[in-house]
Amino acid sequence: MSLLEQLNGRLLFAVPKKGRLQEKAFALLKGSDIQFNRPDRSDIAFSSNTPVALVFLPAADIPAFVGRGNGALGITGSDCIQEYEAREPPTSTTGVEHVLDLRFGVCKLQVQVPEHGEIQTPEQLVGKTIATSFDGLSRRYFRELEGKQGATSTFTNGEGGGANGEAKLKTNILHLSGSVEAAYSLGMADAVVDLVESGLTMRSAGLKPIATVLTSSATLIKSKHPSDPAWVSKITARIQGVITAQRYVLCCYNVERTKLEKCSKITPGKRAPTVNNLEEEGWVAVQAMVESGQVATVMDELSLAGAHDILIMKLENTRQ
Ligand SMILES: Nc1ncnc2c1ncn2[C@@H]1O[C@H](COP(=O)(O)OP(=O)(O)OP(=O)(O)O)[C@@H](O)[C@H]1O
Ligand SMILES: O=P(O)(O)OC[C@H]1O[C@H](OP(=O)(O)OP(=O)(O)O)[C@H](O)[C@@H]1O
Repeated sequence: MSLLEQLNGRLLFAVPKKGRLQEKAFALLKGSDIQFNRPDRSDIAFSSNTPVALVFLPAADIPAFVGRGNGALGITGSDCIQEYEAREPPTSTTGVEHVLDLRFGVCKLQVQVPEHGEIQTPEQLVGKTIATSFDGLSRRYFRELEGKQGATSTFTNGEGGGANGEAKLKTNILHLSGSVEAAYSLGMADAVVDLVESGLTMRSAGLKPIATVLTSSATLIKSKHPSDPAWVSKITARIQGVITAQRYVLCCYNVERTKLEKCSKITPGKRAPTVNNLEEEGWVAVQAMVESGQVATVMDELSLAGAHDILIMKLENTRQ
């Protein structure tokens, strides 16, 4: 059977083939029980227990794959989605729908300039050379800046411009597919627009941020007309369940009923705390979901409010 025949009837789900988002995206697939075996170096894997075919693509190519309707679902960074939308504005049939913020791969797209140079504001970069992999977003950013400055339409960057009567860009956007910070060190650009998380790469290239174009995180997207909407909903619910399980823990404790109101305010839960009578007269057992990052504070406050036997339990999975 040809590959095309094998793909027939399968929901295509694009996931990062490498890079920063891959490990956590694969963990979500595992948590959602989408089982697959990826043949060596293959960019397509068939799920053995769902009607899904996984397509392994660079994160930057996933929005276009889903947005043009080739795939039904995708996991990629919201930076990649916005870059795609800047290059190919959505229409009634193309473009992607944001389904879930997956809360990993958080970073910022920032305008970076030499740490000890004269440039202190993005306005000072108009007319200069900017190295980036995000040319759509950088072009839009500098077009808006130039628009605010009332920049004249001197054409310096060799690209076609002036579509829809827009002024041609004065700022020169230099596209590089990676290692963008090195472009400044090598004298190719006056500044860069690139991703920053810890800031280590930026600082080791002698750069500092002067503006943030956007904040990004990994996102589940779907096409406007997915092949199998029922399975899209099912997979979305499964992934949402895994994300919620990662975000919350279950907090259980015993407390005298007279102190329940105070404790319930500390642990209101997602909907409401579960309260059961204990065999001991006047005491109740309480269960509530608590954000993982709040656990220490919540336990301190519960102890002060008179709760006893406080337990924190990890969640394996959840469903709304
Ligand atoms: N330092 C970072 N911290 C957190 N998330 C990041 C970081 N760098 C990139 N990302 C996220 O991961 C996505 C993919 O970036 P990554 O550098 O892993 O790309 P890649 O697909 O391996 O391509 P490349 O070959 O250009 O590096 C980015 O679009 C962004 O959403
Ligand atoms: O602020 P930091 O924690 O240092 O992370 C930022 C770096 O991470 C990304 O690159 P990556 O290392 O994925 O490689 P790339 O430059 O080849 O894309 C990004 O392009 C920055 O260079």
